[in-house]
Amino acid sequence: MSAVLERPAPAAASQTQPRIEINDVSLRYFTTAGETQALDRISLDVAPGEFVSLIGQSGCGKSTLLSLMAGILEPSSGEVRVHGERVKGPSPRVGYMLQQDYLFEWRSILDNATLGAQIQGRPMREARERAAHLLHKCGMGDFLHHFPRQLSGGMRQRVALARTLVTDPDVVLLDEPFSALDSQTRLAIADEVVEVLRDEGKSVVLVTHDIGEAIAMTDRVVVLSRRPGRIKSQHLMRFDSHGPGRPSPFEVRSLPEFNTYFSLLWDELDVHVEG
Ligand SMILES: Nc1ncnc2c1ncn2[C@@H]1O[C@H](COP(=O)(O)OP(=O)(O)OP(=O)(O)O)[C@@H](O)[C@H]1O
Repeated sequence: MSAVLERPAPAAASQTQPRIEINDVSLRYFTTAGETQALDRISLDVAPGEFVSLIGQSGCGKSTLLSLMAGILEPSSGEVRVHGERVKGPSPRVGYMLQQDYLFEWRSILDNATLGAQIQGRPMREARERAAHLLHKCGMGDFLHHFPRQLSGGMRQRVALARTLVTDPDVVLLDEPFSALDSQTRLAIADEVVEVLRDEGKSVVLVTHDIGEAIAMTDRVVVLSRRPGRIKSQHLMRFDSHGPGRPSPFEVRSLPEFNTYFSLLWDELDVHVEG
């Protein structure tokens, strides 16, 4: 069943250099109101092609950790490496997909999907070809010349995924990417997104408040403690009852292991409802 891991089993097992290495990272925010220690001595590796999720109570530092991987924040101590190189700022090797899709309403779907490539000064003809290919893969092939206002929330997130992938990052960071969607759309899109990301060979770090989403979508679930965020435990998701091959997120939800992992992670989160 669940394997509680000592660091860093998956990367060591794969015998390849991790895509992401987080070594003894702490982060403190300084504001006029004072100092907040958001993260305390986090060490975590993500292997090539591995999908990892971060869960923990609100304010435990999940988004802060993603921002460090994205190079938007610098650690107060410790270091973050992507492909062995120390992260010193945003890099084309790392793609970031957020809860809000931030599509530009005045650009067509195809032009939205090529935005990152345009900002990076890449050849636009190739970028448009890759964007069209990705939009087809994401089920948006019939909407290349539509505009964002003509799309549903789920369709907009598919476009956001294509835009994230157009520059071919090695690592994709997902910060609660489906939390604005209704529950049925969430289930459907999780399957599609995982399929596209696995097919593209990406390493993925997902931040979510949804335990079920973490179990269904990722290979390893990392539980952070309350602030300051520390790694409380890590759990490999294994679905032996499914037979060979990784079940899709939708299939995972009907397997017996799903409920076992859910109970385990719920206990780990130690959620208390005030009052
Ligand atoms: N720019 C900032 N300046 C000061 N403190 C901040 C800043 N950003 C986050 N924090 C604080 O750092 C801590 C971690 O925040 P973070 O957003 O990373 O947590 P989180 O786990 O992603 O929360 P949530 O689940 O609610 O999104 C919180 O206490 C938050 O108030």
